[in-house]
Amino acid sequence: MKKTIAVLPGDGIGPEVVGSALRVLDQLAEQFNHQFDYTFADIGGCAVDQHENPLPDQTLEVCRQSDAIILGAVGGPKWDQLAPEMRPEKGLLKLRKELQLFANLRPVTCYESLLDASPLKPERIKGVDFIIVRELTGGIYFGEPRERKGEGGDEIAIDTLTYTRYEIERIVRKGFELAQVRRGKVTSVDKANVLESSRLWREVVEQVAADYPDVSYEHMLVDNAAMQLIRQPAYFDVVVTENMFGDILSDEASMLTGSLGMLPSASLSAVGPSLYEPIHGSAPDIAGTNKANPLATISSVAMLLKYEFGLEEEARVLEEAVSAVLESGVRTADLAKEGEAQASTDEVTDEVIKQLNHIRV
Ligand SMILES: NC(=O)c1ccc[n+]([C@@H]2O[C@H](COP(=O)([O-])OP(=O)(O)OC[C@H]3O[C@@H](n4cnc5c(N)ncnc54)[C@H](O)[C@@H]3O)[C@@H](O)[C@H]2O)c1
Ligand SMILES: CC(C)[C@H](C(=O)O)[C@@H](O)C(=O)O
Ligand SMILES: [Mg+2]
Repeated sequence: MKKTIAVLPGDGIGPEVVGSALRVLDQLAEQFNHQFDYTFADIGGCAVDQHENPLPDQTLEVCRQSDAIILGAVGGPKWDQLAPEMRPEKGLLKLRKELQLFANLRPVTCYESLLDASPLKPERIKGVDFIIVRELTGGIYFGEPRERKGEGGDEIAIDTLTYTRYEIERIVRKGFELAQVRRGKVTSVDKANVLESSRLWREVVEQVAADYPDVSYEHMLVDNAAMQLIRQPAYFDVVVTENMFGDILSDEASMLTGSLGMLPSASLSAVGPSLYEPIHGSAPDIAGTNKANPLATISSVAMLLKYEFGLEEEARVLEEAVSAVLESGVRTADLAKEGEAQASTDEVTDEVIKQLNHIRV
């Protein structure tokens, strides 16, 4: 198979973890006789530095012309004081909107070998396997008006949370479709006791659910959901929710697996190529130290192979290799137990490649 991939490493640890993911992808391409051609492009802070624009037109064009997109992370203290339009994060949000990446899938898988890495008791996280389906192009991230006005004690800052029926319906359908091929249970998370947008969300869930009689569903308020994710995480199958709730709950859920550095994601487009990225950020505190956990990005590549290119076997082999590395005890600092050896980003990547080689034999 011959495919083109837009590669947007971004800032901080972004280039480190994307570098790892590409080394792994190259190995897979060689083993399975595929050709993946990469085109690199700038986004985020590095794009501000190079082009005075967090999402240059040429980056958008490269993405549109590619079969899939891999992204690292954007942002960092260097750019935190810039005007809102120039912030690195604005580049990512604009990319999501422009490419209509409306469905962000964030699977939460707890590896047996990492039961001791989570701050939760092993018996609580055993068997945890759910997916957060996060709406990614609407809600308070994009609503208008968004402004600051007035002065002194009267100064006011406004953000707006809007959702159309259409936006809700397409993400909720995605959740029900996924539940059909999983364990058949949807938990829709909202704040319908307070927010008008959540009351519309509930109405749409009720309507959509009627089309999926084989799927059971429930509504859960977001504050309760935040608690239940810790109390009984194995209870969940598909969690479907709006943009900001999904952002917050997925960082929380990552700790069930042991580290934020473990969670991959796929941002599926309504119209063109989809984007694959870890859920974590640019981790300025460890950037440039070869300490970042590359597994979230490597697992995002597995999602790319499966969802974008239909390469189920390759994705399975890669997932197996990741699992084997964790079983072998090679872990970056975020997962290592106290007093245990800490592997570098490069060493973990080498190990994944070694495991892939084993699987070939
Ligand atoms: N998708 C994205 O590009 C994205 C996502 C989240 C945050 N950000 C941006 O990243 C910057 C830093 O934000 P933050 O510190 O709140 O969140 P972060 O996710 O970058 O880091 C939070 C903590 O987790 C650790 N961490 C994150 N990824 C790791 C990995 N792969 N391996 C080991 N440890 C890891 C970091 O070292 C840090 O201690 C901000 O500018 C923020 O806007 C970008
Ligand atoms: C960087 C930021 C805009 C982004 C978000 O809030 O969506 C990040 O936290 C994420 O989870 O991808
Ligand atoms: Mg986030």
